[in-house]
Order: sequence, then C-alpha cells, then structure tokens
Amino acid sequence: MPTEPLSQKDIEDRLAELPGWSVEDDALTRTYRLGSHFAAAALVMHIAQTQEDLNHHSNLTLGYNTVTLAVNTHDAGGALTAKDFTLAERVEKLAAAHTT
Ligand SMILES: C[C@H](O)[C@H](O)[C@H]1CNC2=NC(N)=NC(=O)C2=N1
Repeated sequence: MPTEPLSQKDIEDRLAELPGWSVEDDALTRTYRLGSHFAAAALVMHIAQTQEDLNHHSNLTLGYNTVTLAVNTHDAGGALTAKDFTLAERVEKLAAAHTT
C-alpha cells in the first residue's frame, strides 16, 4: 500500500466516513469506552493482533475502561497515509463486537 502523505481534503473526506475519529497532534485518533477494565484490555489484544496483521501500529493506551488509539505513518515522516485509515476502518469493524 502506498505511503504517500494524504492531502488535507483526502483526510477530511476519509474522516467523514469514520465517526468518532479525529486528527489530534498529527495523529488519527479514537477513544473507545468499554463496560469494564477487562473488556477494554480484551479490545487492546484484538487491536494488537490486527495491527500485527497489517504491520501498522498505533500508540495504544489502556485506561480504566477506555482504549485510545493514535496513529500516523512513521515511514512517511509522521504524515497521515492510507495505511492509517485502513487500520482505523479495520478497528471500527472489530470494535463493534466489543462494544455492543
Ligand atoms: C519495519 C516495519 O515493517 C515498519 O517499521 C512498519 C511497522 N509499523 C508501522 N507503524 C506505523 N504507524 N507506521 C509505520 O511506518 C510502520 N512501519
């Protein structure tokens, strides 16, 4: 997958398809709130597996009952690329099973 930096318009268009995600400090970011600490930890493990599958890794933070991801593309000097949005889309899909 290409690691060219996305334009501001590309970023805005893609964000429009990802409710709950935003760009904070140059990283694509989302926080999930779970029903317990253990449920949040289980989501972290599922996200970690997906990140390994994609070979694309966010900064992943486990709180009491929250999971926060912040990701950009190191190979593109910290810019946002399609890889970041692919990860976000995959995480949105898998998180649905943890948050219903
Ligand atoms: C060598 C390894 O494939 C690269 O360092 C991968 C690993 N995970 C990565 N994760 C992120 N967020 N950006 C990268 O550029 C990246 N590159």
